[in-house]
This record gives sequence, C-alpha cells and structure tokens, in this order.
Amino acid sequence: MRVVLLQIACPDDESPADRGARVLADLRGLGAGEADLVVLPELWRTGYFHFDRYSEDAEELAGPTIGALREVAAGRGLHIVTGSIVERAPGGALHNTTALAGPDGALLGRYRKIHLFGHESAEATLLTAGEDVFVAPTPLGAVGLATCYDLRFPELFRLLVDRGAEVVVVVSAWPLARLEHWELLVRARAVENQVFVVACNAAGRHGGVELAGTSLVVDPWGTVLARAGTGPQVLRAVLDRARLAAVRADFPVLASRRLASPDVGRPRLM
Ligand SMILES: O=C(O)CCC(=O)C(=O)O
Repeated sequence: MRVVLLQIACPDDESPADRGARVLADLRGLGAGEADLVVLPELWRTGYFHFDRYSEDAEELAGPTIGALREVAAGRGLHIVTGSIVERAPGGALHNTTALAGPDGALLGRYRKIHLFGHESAEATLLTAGEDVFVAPTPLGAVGLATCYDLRFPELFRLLVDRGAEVVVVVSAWPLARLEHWELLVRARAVENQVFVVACNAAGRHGGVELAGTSLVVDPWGTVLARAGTGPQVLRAVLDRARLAAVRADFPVLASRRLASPDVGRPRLM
C-alpha cells in the first residue's frame, strides 16, 4: 500500500475556502498510481486552533468539503482519509469528524473524535465527543481511525485492534511544545498493538500555536518508515501487509494477553 500524507499548514492569513481550493489542487496533481491511500490532518480547513471559526465553518458530512474529497477519490481511484472537519450533525451538535472515502467515491464511514482536548483548547467545550470506534475493511487491509489527543488513550487502540485494524490512521494538529510525546506515543501505539500507524500532523503556526509537523509512518515493529520535518510537506511510505503478519507470527505478543481473556478473573487489587 502506497500512502501519501499531506502535512498541511493552516496560516492565519489564508481563508478556509482558499485552503480548501489549494489542497484540492494538490490532490488532483498527484501522479497517476502514486498513492493507494492519501491522508490529511485534523481540522486542516478551519485550522484546529481557530476555535472562533468552528461554528461558522461547520458542515454536514454530506457538505462540500467531504463531497469534493470523495470526487477526488473517485477521479483518482484511491482511498482518502479526509482529515477532520467540524461536522454539524443532524441534531445540531458539532463533532470533530474524519471520513474514509473509497476509490469509487463511496463514503466508507466516519469517525467522530472520542477524546476531545481541553488543555489550552476550547475543543472540549465547543464540540460533542463521539462514541463509536471505527474500523473499515478495505482491499488495502482493515483501516482504523483515531484523532490527535486519542493517541494518549491506549485502550482505544486496543479496541481498534480487537476489531481487526491492521493500519491505524491518526489525523492530528499536535503542537510543537509536546513533540517528544507525539513521537513516543505514535511508536508505542504501533509496537504494543503490532499495527501500522500512519500519523498525519498539521504544520506551521496558526491561532498563536506552533504545530509539530513530524508526520510519521511506523510499522508493526515500531520501525519508523517515514518521518516528515516540521514544515509543510508531502510524506510518502509503502506499507507491506506481509510485514504485519510476520511480526505477529514471529513475536506473538497479542496472544499473551491475560486480562482480555474470558478465562482470567478480575485482577486482584493488592
Ligand atoms: O495531547 C496533546 O498534547 C495534543 C492534543 C491536541 O492538540 C488535539 O487533540 O488536537
């Protein structure tokens, strides 16, 4: 599987509409056969730290941003993890929502960020948390989705693996101030779950926050297959599905789990 990550900057002086047009042009410019899966970061159109724009920028899942990305997916015959939008749900609630589009333009599903971020962030007060984990079977392997702060919650990733995920795509707007955590957590989630982790971050500065960039593609052994710099960048990697099977067969850690087994009672508290 050839993956392409668009590590996008969201500068304050670029409107969401202009950014949308720029990113669509970049996507349409991808060479034929260059990618099987393209990934965009978290709230790339609005800019994660532009909390004042969340409400005016919110769209339905069937709105123009996801619609345009689905058209590109169909036109180029590739899967796209759309990065997230501020989704206005039918009942009016706002969510941080990422969609997966298939190579025929079909919407294969959507993931609403479960762990909303509240540290120096208004996200947790403006948005409503999702409740459902997301894994979709694709010809490329089973793809699970997670969003940024979710990285700090290993139980979510274990659930994704229990549901068959082979590749977990994490869309992010992770600040530079915690770059060390980002690298550590992306690799840890890959190693402990023996999955590929494709972590696409935003770059540059917006809303007064410097983002980390440093998008990463990590294999199920924890080996970094590709790492971006801190600026805007297109990052490429090739995922070999056989590698996942080999790691799990040669070093079957997941088979040693005790607390998930119905044969093991509740752990005793000492
Ligand atoms: O957990 C962190 O340090 C960053 C989280 C974040 O920026 C987000 O969830 O958007």
